[in-house]
Amino acid sequence: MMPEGSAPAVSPQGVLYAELTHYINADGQHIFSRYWKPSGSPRALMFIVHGAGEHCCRYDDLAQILTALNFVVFSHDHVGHGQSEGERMTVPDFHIFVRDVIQHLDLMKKQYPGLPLFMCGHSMGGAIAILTADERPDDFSGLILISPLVLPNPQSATSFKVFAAKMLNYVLPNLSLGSIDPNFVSRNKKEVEAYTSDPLVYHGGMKVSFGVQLLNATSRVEKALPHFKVPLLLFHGTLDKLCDIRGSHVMMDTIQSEEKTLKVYEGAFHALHKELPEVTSNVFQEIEGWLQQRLGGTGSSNMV
Ligand SMILES: O=C1N[C@]2(CO1)C[C@H](C(=O)N1CCC(COc3ccc(F)cc3Cl)CC1)C2
Repeated sequence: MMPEGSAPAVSPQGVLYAELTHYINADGQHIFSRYWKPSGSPRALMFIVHGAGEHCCRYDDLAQILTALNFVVFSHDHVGHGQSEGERMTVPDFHIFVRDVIQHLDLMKKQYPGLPLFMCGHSMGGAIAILTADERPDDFSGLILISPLVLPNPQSATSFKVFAAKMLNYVLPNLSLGSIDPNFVSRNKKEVEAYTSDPLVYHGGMKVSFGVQLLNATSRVEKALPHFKVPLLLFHGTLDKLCDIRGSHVMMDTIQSEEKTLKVYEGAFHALHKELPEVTSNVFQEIEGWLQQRLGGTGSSNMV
């Protein structure tokens, strides 16, 4: 029975959390979580970090590729996103996203002790993944980033707009900066349609307060890069209008990782895992090959 006076917890879509896989974060919020299990015996763990306004169920295709490699794949909807609690696309401090990821990683490491742990982050999820790896530098066997948020888009974050956003944050934090243009997400019209019609995607405007948290994230990422040393596989499209490709070049030039690869896709837009078929199939192939190399290797760099 529920304790006196408290209604059962339901998701923003009205589903009882008792019927959803979830965990409770440090603020007592229900975080919707997803698990994709391999048929064979698990070889490694992969945590997928979704981006701003979207949700973890958009990563089913990628998760299937990974379970075929005998990865246990897991993810969750960040607070204020998808089927998790919290005001839509709102966060008091960007670090809350990182804190919740670390809590989930610790839960899974207890369930699968000793398995190598990887993370794959897209866009804002890339910034969360970089900051998580910065906090737990020895926990990861590798990091995969698909058009990560490292530098803000130069148009949306000119020094005047950054200054204006920080000032506005004090007086009108809920003012809308406008919503993400679905046509910038991908050149693949089917994927744009899927994004636009997905009820779990937030299509409202981005609040000034959330934009300021994203700016906080990019400056924290910039400070973390010089001591980032996890093996890295990085992807970016040359026509990405949501996260500047320069950020991936800055990352490649700044990090200490011995193993680092950047794959650039000419003419591609932002969500490379949901781009034109030839792009997305190549991205998935590269991910498979890179992970096999990481796992198959005896760990010595001078493989013969
Ligand atoms: O498949 C996908 N990909 C998605 C959606 O669906 C794209 C979205 C995602 O995470 N970003 C795209 C937008 C970008 C805006 O950035 C800012 C805006 C105002 C500001 F003041 C400072 C910044 Cl940095 C952040 C990163 C996830």
